[in-house]
Amino acid sequence: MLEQIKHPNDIKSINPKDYRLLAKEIRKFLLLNVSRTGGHLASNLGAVELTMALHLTMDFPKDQLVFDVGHQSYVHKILTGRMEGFKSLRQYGGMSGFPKRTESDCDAFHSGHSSTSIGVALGLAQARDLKGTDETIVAVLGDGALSGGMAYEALNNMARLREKKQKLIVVLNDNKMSISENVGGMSGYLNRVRSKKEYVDFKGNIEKSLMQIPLVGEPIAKGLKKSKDSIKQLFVPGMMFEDMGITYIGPIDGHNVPLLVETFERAKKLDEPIILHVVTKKGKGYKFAEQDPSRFHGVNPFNVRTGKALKSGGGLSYTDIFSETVTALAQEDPEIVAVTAAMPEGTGLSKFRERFPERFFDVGIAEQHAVAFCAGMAAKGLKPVAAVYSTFLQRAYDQLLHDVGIGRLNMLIGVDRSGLVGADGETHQGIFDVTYLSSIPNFTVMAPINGKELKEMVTCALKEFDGPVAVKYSRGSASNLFEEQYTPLKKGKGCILKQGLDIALIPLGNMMEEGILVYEELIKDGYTPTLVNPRFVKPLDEELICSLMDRHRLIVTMEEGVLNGGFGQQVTQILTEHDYKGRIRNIGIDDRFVEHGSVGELRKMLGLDSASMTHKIKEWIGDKA
Ligand SMILES: Cc1ncc(C[n+]2csc(CCOP(=O)(O)OP(=O)(O)O)c2C)c(N)n1
Ligand SMILES: CC(=O)[C@@H](O)[C@H](O)COP(=O)(O)O
Ligand SMILES: [Mg+2]
Repeated sequence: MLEQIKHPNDIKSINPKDYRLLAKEIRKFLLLNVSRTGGHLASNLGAVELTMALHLTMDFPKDQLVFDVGHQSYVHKILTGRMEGFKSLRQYGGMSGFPKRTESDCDAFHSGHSSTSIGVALGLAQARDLKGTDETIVAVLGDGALSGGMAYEALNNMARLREKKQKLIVVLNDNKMSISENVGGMSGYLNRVRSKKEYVDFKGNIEKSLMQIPLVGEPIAKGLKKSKDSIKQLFVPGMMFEDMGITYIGPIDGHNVPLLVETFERAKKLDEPIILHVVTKKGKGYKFAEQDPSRFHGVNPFNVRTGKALKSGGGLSYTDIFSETVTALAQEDPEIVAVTAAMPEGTGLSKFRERFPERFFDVGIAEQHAVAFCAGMAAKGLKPVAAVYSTFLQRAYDQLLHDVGIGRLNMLIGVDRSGLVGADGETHQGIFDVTYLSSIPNFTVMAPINGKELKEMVTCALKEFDGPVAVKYSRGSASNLFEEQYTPLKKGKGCILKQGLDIALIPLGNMMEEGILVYEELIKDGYTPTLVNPRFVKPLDEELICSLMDRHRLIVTMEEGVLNGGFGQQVTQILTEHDYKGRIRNIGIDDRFVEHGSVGELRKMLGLDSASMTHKIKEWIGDKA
């Protein structure tokens, strides 16, 4: 069956009686491939029939399908002729794990960050209507993505389409899960809609009546609009959307292809904004994923038969150290509270939740709110700790500045996944955080080179708060480099790890892993470089930086972040202002986004690996040692 699908729209040649078989084959394909390469599994297993039905009722590439986050777009990729790409899924030079316009004309928009799909789809629809074309535009967002503020901004704006009879379909794929259990009032509302006994009976009728009315729900929708009485409010779901001016249809079974097709076909005929609520099971069709959809949300290569990862994780990760340190400190300090934006497992704060559930808050996929929420708690004397991935913290730049920075409020931000994350690609690399954090007055920004330093930085922040603190740390195992020669932390002070001459190397944070290799290479070649651990991005250790000027002809900074507004440029500014006569070179990421691949491959591609940096440094220093 699946072998018949080589091009977009080929699914339309499949006999409807074979849809179940096709769904089964797609699940088998997903398991076979994602168990080999790693990637996002549970969400894709849950979206098989939904995506099939969308493909049976849309015409690619003319019609446009916008995925929210996009981690659940694998089935769309399979049905648009990209099966081959799964051999290199998320690998350097291979297929992305997210939709990308540059990868296929069937990918209407790129994505990776949550809650953007309705806004983008609304833009596409508006452009369509201004240009006078007639393609169908559909956004698919999960119930988790519906906890993100951008979704409401877009829904609020989408409501105006009705007056001009403009079409837009939003499919709400409700599987009760974000990465973890979904949270918040909207999630509770959807649960009530799905499970209300009276409604469940009523639902049967409403689906039957929907099937009989020539145009889906139109008379019902019109009828419902007029009647706002409480009984309708009680029984008919989606009144929240209806009251906003958006026609709500559902909830319907998201695994019933014929019903989905029937509903999509009818929804396409409505000249108005529609939200179609489908109910699916995350991980459907693979028992380990059905039992633990959170663990199978994002997976490393695993054994399909046992569900076990092929490789056990390395030692303690920076994430582990951060969350364990915060949790231990919270034992002694009742003012410490922890906040996550729908990433309790990814940030490790699930450990804090187990110990202090009353001081733990998962606010949903709502980073802006997470920071403002922390600001409020800090203003009342609590010590909020928010752990947010670097890339997702970009969402909360103004809250960091406006709500936290101006008030110089005491909060600690664990900037997790700082630097290159690798396989998730452009939308997830944490390479902008030095730039955006350094620009905010009153902030202290630190970058540990090893697990012990991270622990000390977190402890200092929480014990000696003097305004907001951000500590950035990378994805994966914590380094133990130079832990044996740890010197106590002093605010704004870096330290010299190896005293030398001529060449000063200043690797920031996790770049010490490469920096030490460069140091060793240069020693082998007869140089005696100095190796500096800056520890602080803000405030920079101006005294230490200036102390390098006399005995070093070349000063090289290294950072796994963009150069624009980065660490290197800030060091350069200090040296320039003090009339340093030697050469300054900043190694980092030029003005670009970084695609998917392993961190090692990406560092090589970017010239951040030790061999490339050593080669450059030898050129820059010119003559032999
Ligand atoms: C702004 C932002 N914050 C956090 C994430 C991490 N993230 C990826 S998928 C996901 C859960 C999405 O849940 P849902 O939309 O319900 O999709 P499902 O996986 O259930 O299909 C989260 C929190 C993200 N991609 N973007
Ligand atoms: C799709 C998404 O945004 C998350 O699933 C992200 O991929 C998690 O990243 P980690 O694997 O680093 O936790
Ligand atoms: Mg979900």
